[in-house]
Amino acid sequence: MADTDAMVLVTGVSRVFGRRIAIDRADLTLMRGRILGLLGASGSGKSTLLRTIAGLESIDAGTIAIDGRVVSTPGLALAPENRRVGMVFQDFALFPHLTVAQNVGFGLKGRADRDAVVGRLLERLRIVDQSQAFPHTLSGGEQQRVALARALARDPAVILLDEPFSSLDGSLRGEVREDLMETLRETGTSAIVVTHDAEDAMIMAEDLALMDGGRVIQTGTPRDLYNNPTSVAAARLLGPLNLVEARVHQGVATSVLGQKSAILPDGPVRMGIRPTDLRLTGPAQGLQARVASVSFAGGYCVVRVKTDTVALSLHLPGEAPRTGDVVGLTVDPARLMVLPD
Ligand SMILES: Nc1ncnc2c1ncn2[C@@H]1O[C@H](COP(=O)(O)OP(=O)(O)OP(=O)(O)O)[C@@H](O)[C@H]1O
Repeated sequence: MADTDAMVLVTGVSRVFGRRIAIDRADLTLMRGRILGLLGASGSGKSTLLRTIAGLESIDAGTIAIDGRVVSTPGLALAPENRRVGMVFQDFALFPHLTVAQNVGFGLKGRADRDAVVGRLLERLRIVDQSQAFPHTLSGGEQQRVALARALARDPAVILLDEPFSSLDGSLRGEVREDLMETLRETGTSAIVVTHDAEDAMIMAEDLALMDGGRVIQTGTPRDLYNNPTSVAAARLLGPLNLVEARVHQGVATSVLGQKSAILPDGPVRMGIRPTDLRLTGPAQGLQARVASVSFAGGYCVVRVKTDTVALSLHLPGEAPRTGDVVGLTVDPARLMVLPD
C-alpha cells in the first residue's frame, strides 16, 4: 500500500524517560479514513505513543508523519496546534467555566465562521439542546460528545482518543461507543483509539495494533489478531486464554489438546485455546477431565476442569456440568493456536 494512503505513519519511534524505554522502535500506520485501535496493558506505552503523535511528547528516534508531512524526528517537533490533530482525553478535559458552545468553539477564536461551525457540530453530535449548559450538568456521554465536537472543530486530519470510555460504565459505555463510532464513520474521520479493553478495541477499530513493553508486537484486523496471534502476549491481550505446553517435531506441534501443523523449528512451544473453543462431550469420549469449579457469569458459565496434567477453563452457554463431574473435552484443531515459547 502506498504511503500516501497513510494518514499517520510512525516509523521506528522510541521515547526514553531516564533509563525507562517507554516506546521501543514502534511502527504504526493509520490509514486514511479508518479507525485504528491501540491496545495494550497498563504501562505498555500506549498513551506515550499517542502523545508523541499529538506533539505533547518529543521522540528520541524515528519519524512521525501526518498526512505526508514529517511532524516529529529527534530534534524536530511541530507544535501540537500545527499538526492538524484533535485530542479527546480520558476525562474529556472540558473547560468547566465555559458553556458547551464555548467549549466547542474554543479553538476557533477569531474565525468569522465560528458560530456556523459550532452550530453544525452541535447538531451533528446531538447536543444542540445543551449548547448553553455547563459541562458539570451533562451526563458522561454528553460530555464525551462535547469533547469530540471540540476536537473536530478545527477540521483535524486525525482524531486521537485516549481511553475514551474509561469513565463510563455499563450500558452507557456501549451507547457512547456506538455513538462515537457512528460519528467518526459519518465524518470519514481518521482516528486512533487507545484502550486497554479488548472488547472496546475489537468493536471500535477496523485495524488494531497491539503493544507490549513499549513495542508494537502485532498489527492486523481484530478478527485476524484474535484468531491468529503470533505470541502469547498478543493472544492474552485479546481475551481469556488456556495455555498448555507443546512440542514441535518436523512441522507438527503436539500437546494434550491435539496436533496442529506449525512452521516453527523443532522444540518446545505453547499451545493456546480460547475458553469458548473447548466443548464438552460424553465422559467416555475426548480428553478426560474432572470439573473443579463452576461459576455463573450471566450469559455463560465459567467451568474449570482438570485433566491428569493440565487445568483448563471453559466458557459454556446454557447447561453446565456440576463440580466433581467427570467430563470429556473436544477441541476443534482449527481453533488451536501454536505460539512460540
Ligand atoms: N513523563 C514520564 N516520565 C517518566 N516515565 C514515564 C512518563 N510517561 C510515561 N512514563 C513511563 O512510560 C511507560 C509507558 O507509560 P504509558 O502511560 O505510555 O503506558 P500506557 O500503556 O498508556 O499505560 P496506562 O494505560 O496505565 O496509561 C510507563 O512505564 C510509564 O511509567
